[in-house]
Amino acid sequence: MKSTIAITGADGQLGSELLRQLGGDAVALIQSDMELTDDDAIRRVLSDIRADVLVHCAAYTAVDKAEAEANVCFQVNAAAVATIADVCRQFNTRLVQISTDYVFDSYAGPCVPLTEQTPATPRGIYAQSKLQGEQAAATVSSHLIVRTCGLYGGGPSMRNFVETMLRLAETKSELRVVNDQHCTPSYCRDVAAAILQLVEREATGLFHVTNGESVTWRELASTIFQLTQRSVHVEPITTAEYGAAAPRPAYSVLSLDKFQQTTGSEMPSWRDALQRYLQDRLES
Ligand SMILES: NC(=O)C1=CN([C@@H]2O[C@H](COP(=O)(O)OP(=O)(O)OC[C@H]3O[C@@H](n4cnc5c(N)ncnc54)[C@H](OP(=O)(O)O)[C@@H]3O)[C@@H](O)[C@H]2O)C=CC1
Ligand SMILES: Cc1cn([C@H]2C[C@H](O)[C@@H](COP(=O)(O)OP(=O)(O)O[C@H]3O[C@@H](C)C(=O)[C@@H](O)[C@H]3O)O2)c(=O)[nH]c1=O
Repeated sequence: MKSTIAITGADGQLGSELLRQLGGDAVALIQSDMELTDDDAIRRVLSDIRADVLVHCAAYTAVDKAEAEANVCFQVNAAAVATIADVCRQFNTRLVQISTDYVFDSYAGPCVPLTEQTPATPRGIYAQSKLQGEQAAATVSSHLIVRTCGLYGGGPSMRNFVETMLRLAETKSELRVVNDQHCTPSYCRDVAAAILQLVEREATGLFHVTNGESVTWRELASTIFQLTQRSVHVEPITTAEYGAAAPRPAYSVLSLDKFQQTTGSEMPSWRDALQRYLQDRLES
């Protein structure tokens, strides 16, 4: 019998890309179908579907706003996952929980890619809520938790760093971008394909999945403008100078060793992914 895959956040960046790759062959859930602050709705909707696999992409993702909206952020990213996990245990549903590099928000060790064994050290509200979400998901015996980073290029969403840079470049010839945060922003197309590979292999546990290598946001911005032949000066600044409401990790580069050993696949580098995305968006 064919298995049923359900996807929450199906109109978000990652959810819509997963749906696209599954060829529409999944149950798509959006906020109006299942509001994550409504426990009864979660239980009702998931009990009706009784999916074999639930890929939980929906989340409160406004990192700065979360500092002023801690209650709703914890409700959506942590409490709702506990309810979802409860239903998954009841119906034997495999839970795929999507998480973030921001769980390493105050990591102070050597700058070598962080493995699934590196202790999580969340600082901001979003980061803390996502770690609690991981812990809730891990109560399902057949759970898969995938931490990723800096997503762009899924569905029609313009809410990501790459699109923000391209939008700002329409009106500004100089931008100030932080140069002291090292991570690996990732193309939804590659991350979604990697998640589906893990699901197909029935992998369980915690996995890091991003594009390869690492970059600072300032280097990423400069590369976007170089590849799209825009002449924008990108001034390197510090995180303190930028002064965002939420803290951000100085180093959250994720090790891909476990993913590679499990699947035998190598993730494309961030530069290769960015080049493909910029080409794909021209053609779409
Ligand atoms: N974006 C990124 O850079 C990264 C994201 N992640 C994680 O990956 C996952 C997917 O992220 P991404 O696709 O970028 O997220 P998006 O912000 O693109 O989409 C979030 C989705 O969650 C839904 N949602 C938000 N609040 C609620 C709610 N109260 N009830 C029901 N649905 C809700 C949104 O619905 P609506 O459209 O109606 O608001 C939307 O469909 C998340 O778990 C995120 O934490 C991890 C690392 C990086
Ligand atoms: C727009 C802009 C941002 N920045 C900085 C702010 C921040 O430190 C960094 C990235 O900015 P963003 O706000 O786009 O990124 P942010 O929302 O923090 O992105 C994150 O989303 C969540 C959901 C995740 O889980 C993470 O993996 C992650 O990458 O760039 C500048 O320095 N200059 C600018 O003009």
